[in-house]
Amino acid sequence: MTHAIEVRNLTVAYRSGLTAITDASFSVPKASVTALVGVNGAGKSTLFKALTGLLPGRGDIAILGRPVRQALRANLIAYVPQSEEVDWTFPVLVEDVVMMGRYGHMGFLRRARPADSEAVEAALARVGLADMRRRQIGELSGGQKKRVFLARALAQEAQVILLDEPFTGVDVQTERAIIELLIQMRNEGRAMLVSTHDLGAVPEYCDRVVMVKGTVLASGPTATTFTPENLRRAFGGTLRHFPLGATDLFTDDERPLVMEANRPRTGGGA
Ligand SMILES: Nc1ncnc2c1ncn2[C@@H]1O[C@H](COP(=O)(O)OP(=O)(O)OP(=O)(O)O)[C@@H](O)[C@H]1O
Repeated sequence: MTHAIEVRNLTVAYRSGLTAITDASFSVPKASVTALVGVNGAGKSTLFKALTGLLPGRGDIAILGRPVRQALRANLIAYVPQSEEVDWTFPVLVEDVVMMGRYGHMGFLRRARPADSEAVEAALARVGLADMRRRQIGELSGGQKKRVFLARALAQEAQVILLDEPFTGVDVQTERAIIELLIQMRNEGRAMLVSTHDLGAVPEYCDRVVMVKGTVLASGPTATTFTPENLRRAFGGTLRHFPLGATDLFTDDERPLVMEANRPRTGGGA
């Protein structure tokens, strides 16, 4: 069976000489939402960079059975960046950012056809930002900006979507909306790999988990992988553990904790 992502014996080093990932192996099936978890500096972003061809590595990476470069050329893979990676002062409209997702579908001159405009419109409607299409990207809230990049991945018709901390700095309602969208996208057959520090929510929407600490410590279905023992190996003493009734909840988030309904929420603003 062809997996959405198949990584075998991957080692990734920076030019500085630091080896951030050593001999990592894991796979992500199609039609799944997989959490990528680990402490700060564990190597999550490094893995994303390797999967999107930004950093070369030793070992094998296949995206839907193809090498990374081919997968990029075929528009199979999309990346939803962390907010800090984006220059928000760059004067560009929301709809222009989403249209970038269509570039791979256009010809050499990048002239948008009606199908491209329709795809942009549909993607913006799907993330609830149709009314904001003419706004400058820098004028949006943190949660709205995340949704713009999700819309870009949707417009691209990507089948494998990497999301780097999509819930950081977003309010509860937006987090719910993003989770709902991820579940819908999974039901359409796409695969999402989501790096997150909101461990409490992982069992709720992730079928699988990949645990990172300089390598992949464990990966597989949430029920058998997201265990206290593996969490201790991945997070050690940094893990906060909340025994609340029947379910144990975990977070490695350092932001203030707020209790809400039966689940802890980390504060931090929208
Ligand atoms: N551009 C770079 N050059 C050299 N080393 C880097 C670079 N980017 C990251 N690193 C190092 O690689 C290691 C893994 O970092 P990475 O950013 O992948 O972690 P992460 O799991 O994404 O962390 P976080 O949860 O803080 O986002 C760290 O030791 C980090 O200092």
